[in-house]
Amino acid sequence: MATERAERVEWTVTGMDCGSCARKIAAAVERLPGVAEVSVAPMGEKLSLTLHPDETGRDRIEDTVRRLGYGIRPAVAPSGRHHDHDHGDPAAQGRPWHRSGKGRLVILTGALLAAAWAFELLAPSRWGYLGFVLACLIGLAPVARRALGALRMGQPFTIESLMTIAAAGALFIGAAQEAALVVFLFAVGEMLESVAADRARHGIRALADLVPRTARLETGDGTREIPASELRIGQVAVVRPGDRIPADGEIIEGHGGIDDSPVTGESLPVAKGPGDGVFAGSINTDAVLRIRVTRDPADNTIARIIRLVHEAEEARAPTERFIERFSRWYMPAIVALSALVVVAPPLLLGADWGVWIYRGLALLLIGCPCALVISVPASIASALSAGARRGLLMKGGAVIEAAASVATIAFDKTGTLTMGRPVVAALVPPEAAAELLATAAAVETGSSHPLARAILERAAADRIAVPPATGARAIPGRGATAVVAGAPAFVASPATAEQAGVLGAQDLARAAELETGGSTVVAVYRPDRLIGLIALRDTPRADAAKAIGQLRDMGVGAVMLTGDNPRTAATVAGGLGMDYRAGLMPQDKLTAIRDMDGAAGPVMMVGDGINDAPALKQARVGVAMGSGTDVALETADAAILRDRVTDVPALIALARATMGNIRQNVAIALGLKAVFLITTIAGITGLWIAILADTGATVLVTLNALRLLRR
Ligand SMILES: Nc1ncnc2c1ncn2[C@@H]1O[C@H](COP(=O)(O)OP(=O)(O)OP(=O)(O)O)[C@@H](O)[C@H]1O
Ligand SMILES: [Zn+2]
Repeated sequence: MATERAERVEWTVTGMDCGSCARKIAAAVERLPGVAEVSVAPMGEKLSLTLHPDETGRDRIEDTVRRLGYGIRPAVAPSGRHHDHDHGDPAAQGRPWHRSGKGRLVILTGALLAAAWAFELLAPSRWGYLGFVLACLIGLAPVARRALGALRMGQPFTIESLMTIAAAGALFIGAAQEAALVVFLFAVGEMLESVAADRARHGIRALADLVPRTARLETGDGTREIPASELRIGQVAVVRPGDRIPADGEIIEGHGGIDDSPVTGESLPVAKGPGDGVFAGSINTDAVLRIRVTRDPADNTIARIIRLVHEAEEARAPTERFIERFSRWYMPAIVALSALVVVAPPLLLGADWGVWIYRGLALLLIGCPCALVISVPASIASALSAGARRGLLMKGGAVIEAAASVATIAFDKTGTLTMGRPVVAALVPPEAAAELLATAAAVETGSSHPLARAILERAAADRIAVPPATGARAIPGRGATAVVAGAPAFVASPATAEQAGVLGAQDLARAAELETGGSTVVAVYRPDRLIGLIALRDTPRADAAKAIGQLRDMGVGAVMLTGDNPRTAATVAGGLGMDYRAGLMPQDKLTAIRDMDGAAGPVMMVGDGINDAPALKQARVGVAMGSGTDVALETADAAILRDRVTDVPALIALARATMGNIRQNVAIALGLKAVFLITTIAGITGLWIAILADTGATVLVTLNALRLLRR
């Protein structure tokens, strides 16, 4: 009977190198009563789970993880604030390999092995033999302990158990020299694996280190230096030229170039002034700024990015799940095959027992699936880090896998392909300009639609007195309406005005002409008469045409989805060299995405994430781009943090490179296993080659994955 409420608990777990470590831990704690929703992030060094405190205590969880051979301590605050995995274990960070536990084991077993060999060569005696036995036992002890821990938790088939049986068996049949070599090579492999895991981890940690440790807080009488983590919303910090900004905030005084590259990947400084938002970690290049803190330090953009990358790691890719299932039967199968190899030839053919026991043991080592198990997560962790450093965020392997295979990319028009800052280009007829702007601005007051903003800006610039409006509301996909000066007034698309019966043939022709020129036209009218037309123009993003060209070269189709009319859409899309679907109501966009998915294959939708959240959801991969990503970071599948359309092909290229990398890794892992499976049974290669193949494959796979970081 669970009386107490279940709670979410988080720990920092050290010593995990790969997905197989993570899985071992997850499987062990999942078996405990009252434990649910376990997730383990090997790169984030995090274990989190939901716990019924009256069924299993926290210490029991910690005990279980320690028995498997990993370090564990509670994450500082389980509420999600001040995640200390963002910084990791300060003692472990930057520690050279030879001072880590795994490094020391390598040195110790290596030294014993070398000494034993020296004895063997100089004065063959019992002492050399004992040296090999000693090296083997010392190197094997921690492995055997972990194997036992896992066995007690119901996991007989682990890398450690195969290793322990093989090495102990080799000692038993008198092959001490080889047993010691096997143990030594295994230790080397483990150490290299952990070095590589640290490297991948470092990619993300480096981001956290970009936020300065201290901030200059403005007080009544000057400034005081305080830890940046103690800044609170509403406080004002002073940032000197050349310093990094200590918190997400808003400039209240000062103008200067801000280098946002740590957060968005945009390397050109952006000119910002009072009212503009800034990110923690960005560099203030040339002026003194006063900044009001708008977000808690634990919750700033860079912290959210880091958290997102760590969570992304926990989301499994389909390929990874396949490999997992595969290795679940692979290990038992190899054990069964080894047993067969040991007993069948001697019993059936009267072959020599010693020879076949030896071959069976070597085969056990072929059963270590280490390289295979890490082949996918290693690539994905590298890709997530590499992307995050350039402002390309993807929520996990499944997203990467889907992004690599998209056939079509649907783009939202305003704010994605264009700057999203339309301006009024023409008022028709010109003599009605004042009434047009006054009525339209009255209707649009309070609206945040880009067209509304443009109309309001123009009205303000022309010093138009805007009459009050009541009952203002949007007509989605069509326009807006309100009661102005006692009667209803409308600002809507020409098609809507035509349906209302206020648009004559001549006005319609004029609207069409403006639209063909690339403007968006809205009609301003009363229920009984047209006041006039407003033409608005938005500029395509400078790199949009280049991005569409790159996508074409990659064999990916690009389609603009817009609520705008077909003529404007044709002109804008034609200029960018892409297809379009126009006149779409918000729900039509969902249907369009479904259609394209059915016809050509998976669709990726790119939008600002604010107005098009349902479309982002509908697409196989929803990507939020640009300034709107602040909201969309949590809802979309991926985010592009800077306003660059070319980051869309860059994202696809990264996803494809990652899948290629994964395929190479699986081929390396499986290929080497297949080759040595045969040579082992044939007796061409023995114990130490078998383990060298495993260690070598693991190292190759990890190094190959790290190549993604250098992209
Ligand atoms: N607030 C508004 N003021 C004026 N016209 C509007 C307004 N809202 C919608 N419209 C009209 O409806 C059309 C479609 O608008 P909607 O906002 O649905 O387009 P969208 O698909 O979001 O835009 P885009 O494809 O350009 O990103 C606009 O082109 C415009 O004619
Ligand atoms: Zn591992």
